[in-house]
Amino acid sequence: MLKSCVSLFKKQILLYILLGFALQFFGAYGIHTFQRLIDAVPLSSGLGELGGTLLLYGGLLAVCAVFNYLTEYPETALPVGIAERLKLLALSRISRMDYLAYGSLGTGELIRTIENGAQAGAGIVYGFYLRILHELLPAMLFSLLFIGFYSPAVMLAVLAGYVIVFILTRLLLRFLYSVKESLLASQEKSSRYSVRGFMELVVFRLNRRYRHEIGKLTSAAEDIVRKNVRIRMIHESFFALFELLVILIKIVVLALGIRDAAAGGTTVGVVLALLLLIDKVYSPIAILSVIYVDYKLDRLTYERFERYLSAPADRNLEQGREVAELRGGIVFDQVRFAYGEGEPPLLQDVSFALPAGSSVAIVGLSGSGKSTVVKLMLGLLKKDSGRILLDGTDIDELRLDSLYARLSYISQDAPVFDDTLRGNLVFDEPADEAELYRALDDARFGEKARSLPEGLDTPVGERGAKLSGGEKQRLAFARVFAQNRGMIVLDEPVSALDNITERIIMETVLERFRGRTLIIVAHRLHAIRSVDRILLMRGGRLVDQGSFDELLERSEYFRELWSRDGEEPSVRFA
Ligand SMILES: Nc1ncnc2c1ncn2[C@@H]1O[C@H](COP(=O)(O)OP(=O)(O)OP(=O)(O)O)[C@@H](O)[C@H]1O
Repeated sequence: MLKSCVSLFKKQILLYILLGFALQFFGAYGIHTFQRLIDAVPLSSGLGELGGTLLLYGGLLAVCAVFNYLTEYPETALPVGIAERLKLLALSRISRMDYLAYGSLGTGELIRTIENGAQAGAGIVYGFYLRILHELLPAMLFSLLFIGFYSPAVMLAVLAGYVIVFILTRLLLRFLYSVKESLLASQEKSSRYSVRGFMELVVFRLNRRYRHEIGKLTSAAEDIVRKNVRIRMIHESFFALFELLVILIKIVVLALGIRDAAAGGTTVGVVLALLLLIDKVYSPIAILSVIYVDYKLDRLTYERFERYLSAPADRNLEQGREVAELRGGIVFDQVRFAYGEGEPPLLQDVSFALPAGSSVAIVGLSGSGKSTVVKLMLGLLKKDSGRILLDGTDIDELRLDSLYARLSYISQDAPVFDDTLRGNLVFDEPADEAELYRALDDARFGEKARSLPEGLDTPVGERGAKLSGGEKQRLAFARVFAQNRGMIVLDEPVSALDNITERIIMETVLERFRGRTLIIVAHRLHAIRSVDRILLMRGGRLVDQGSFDELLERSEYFRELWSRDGEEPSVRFA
């Protein structure tokens, strides 16, 4: 994923590296020119003679300033671009992910993992590899070359210094790394406590848990402060040691330089240039030690992100036979399904054949497998054995994406999403306003929509948080009416509606979609009295099927459901 992301930024990356090499070369060459200028002063007759060198020096400084400015472009575009692109890739993976695998991800954790992972991915590419190629490598290379030009002996001494720094860094990093890892764990713990406290006010307030939660968060916070301080002190001790080493080298170079200059073996300019180049040659090593720690931690975070998104893709979402027309004939033939490998099957030998254009209700107690049947029918879940045919074709051979263009589905949970009313009806598609209001009227939501100051452009909040449970369902119904497709699948769409609204909407649905395939999962039986066929589920098996009257006559279990429903029509049966 990181590689494919990087390949999108080839040009900026190349520009960034070239600018880095140019900057470091001109910088080192600038020091060399400065040395020539200083050493020429005692021998020259005045500014006129040195004018050319001075101009060259000024030019080099100016070029560095311009290149520094140009570097701002890749320096901003790359980290932001890579992180944003990784988030996009994450969404595109999720859009193709197997439904069951997606269900086990957990939203809060997923969002945090994607956000952290995208930042970590950018950190790995930009903060580590590119920083080395743009800054550290050319700085070391050109500084060493120019030092070698002045004094091969000093160059060898600097190289020996590198070895010492490298060994020191590795020792310190090992220690630092373990502290950072435990800091990360403490941060994750603290974030879990605070996020659940922020989000679940009612649960924690009414169970009087806040004081306890704050107590746990306090000790986590103290731990984080302690570990941060420790890391800082260890890190700084490395820099202090490092600074001592550089000071030592500089003093030795200065001492030897003074001795040689006194004997006429070298010049003040050369000694000055060497001191400046030594600073330049060692700072990349110091920086490397810092970014190496970050790199290691970023890798840890990024691997988590990759693991999360490596869940399998839905195998026939985008490949298979195109559904050009959907009449809606459905056959389940000996279908078996289990939610997990090695788990006992939830659905066992479920068989039924629904003619195209029929209205069908699936009923049964909570947990009997109704939604599972619907999700298998939609290709969201994949059967373990048996056959599922849609208009005579095995669902595994269909390109599901083309199937979804021809049906409407209201899911049991969160039937609306974070957008405006209009967005929830037609997403981004252009639509006639009058038609949208007609759909809202059919769903008994038109009056409410008209009363809102922003009308169709009113945001509904996350998962429709600004709407009541029943309003969410009515809005979802309005989407189904607005889409007006050939097959309609409604998974318990009326659970939050009052009896009168439920009856009116269900009558409209049955009337409006007469002749099209209509599948309704229902708890309240009086809502589906007039459907063509009812499938009766019990414990993952289809125990009977027939019209309402037929089932009432021959099925004791159905009569039991009906009597409870009839006794208390306003109470959800399950
Ligand atoms: N993603 C899942 N992973 C594991 N088990 C699941 C999953 N989804 C559902 N189940 C289990 O499968 C069983 C049937 O669930 P299903 O949603 O099909 O029932 P249902 O008849 O629609 O119930 P309800 O009327 O309460 O919506 C339940 O026992 C449920 O715990």
